[in-house]
Amino acid sequence: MIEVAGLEKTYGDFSAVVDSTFAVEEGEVFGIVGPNGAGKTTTLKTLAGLIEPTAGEARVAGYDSTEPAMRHHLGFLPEESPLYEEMTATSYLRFFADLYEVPRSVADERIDRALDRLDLDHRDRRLGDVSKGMKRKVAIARSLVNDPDVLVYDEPASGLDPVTTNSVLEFTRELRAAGKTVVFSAHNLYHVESVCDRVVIMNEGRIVARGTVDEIRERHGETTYHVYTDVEPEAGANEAEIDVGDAEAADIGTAEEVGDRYRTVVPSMDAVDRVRTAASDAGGTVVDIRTREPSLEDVFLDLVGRPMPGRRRGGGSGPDADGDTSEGWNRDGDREKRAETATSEGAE
Ligand SMILES: Nc1ncnc2c1ncn2[C@@H]1O[C@H](COP(=O)(O)OP(=O)(O)OP(=O)(O)O)[C@@H](O)[C@H]1O
Repeated sequence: MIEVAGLEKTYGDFSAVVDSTFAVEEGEVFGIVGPNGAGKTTTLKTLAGLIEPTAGEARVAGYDSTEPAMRHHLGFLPEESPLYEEMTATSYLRFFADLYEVPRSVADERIDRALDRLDLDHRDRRLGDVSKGMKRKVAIARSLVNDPDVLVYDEPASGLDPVTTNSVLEFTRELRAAGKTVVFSAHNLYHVESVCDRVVIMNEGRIVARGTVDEIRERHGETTYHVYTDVEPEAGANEAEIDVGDAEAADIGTAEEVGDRYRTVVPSMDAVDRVRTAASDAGGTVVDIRTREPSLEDVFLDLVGRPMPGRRRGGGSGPDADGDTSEGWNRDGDREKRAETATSEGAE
């Protein structure tokens, strides 16, 4: 349904999107994630025909994204969606339906269905007086007035309260169930994990990971083992057993005091055995081992922490115009705490 091949977008000597290639199947929810300035909006606007690529192409529903006919198959929700404040939700949506030449009876039924499903109250209140969540819902309903096959949503749940966010995410799932193809960008990885069939992670204009969330975690993430001991593992004894050329061994690091226990984080079961030996040498024992699977956020933070070469034309890799860092990521809470919650525990 969507094919993007070798897509490039440059502004002067700055590359906003670099050699991007991906495809989205019909009926799929596809997520584009990445830190601020990664190139998500540029990619989505290109799909929506609002930006012309510098090189490469984007095809949507069989059309080149620059062909006007493509727009009949696409509903676009921009990151910011100012509405006509003097209009009501109903009159505003009718106005857009008229632009798409949707017959009034069809339009009214479609608008009612979308607004019902989105739980939109105050349909006859002027849009200038409704809440941000309601405005976003009206903008989502607007993307559907022409009954498009493809929906391109830029941060659909940005700035919404949890209830409204859930309702928007649930609505996205329903669009998929109705056979629509949805591409959306998001800063919140939990939204992405909960809705998307497949994901690309972008950083500095490039796709740096792709696949299902599980595939990305397997390919790019690393399982770690949190080994709890009742004494501090004896560093000297531990090191004595380690071949210094062994990268895994070098990763053992030092134990951290956690309450009345010590936690050593290691990357393999071999390393767990080394900690066990070191604890035993110190007169203690291993009391708990927890396996921690990498979250999408872990992978994301690893990947976007790396500088990407050649974003600027001419080969330089200077800082992004926005000063991109992973700080743009909405971490949405305490990472370690969540990781512990997600942990599968294995007793000794
Ligand atoms: N018209 C433009 N002229 C110059 N640079 C631009 C233009 N539009 C976007 N950029 C730059 O291209 C880069 C990618 O921008 P884009 O909006 O696609 O990022 P994004 O991933 O959507 O970021 P955010 O999460 O902050 O919305 C940014 O560094 C941005 O400053």
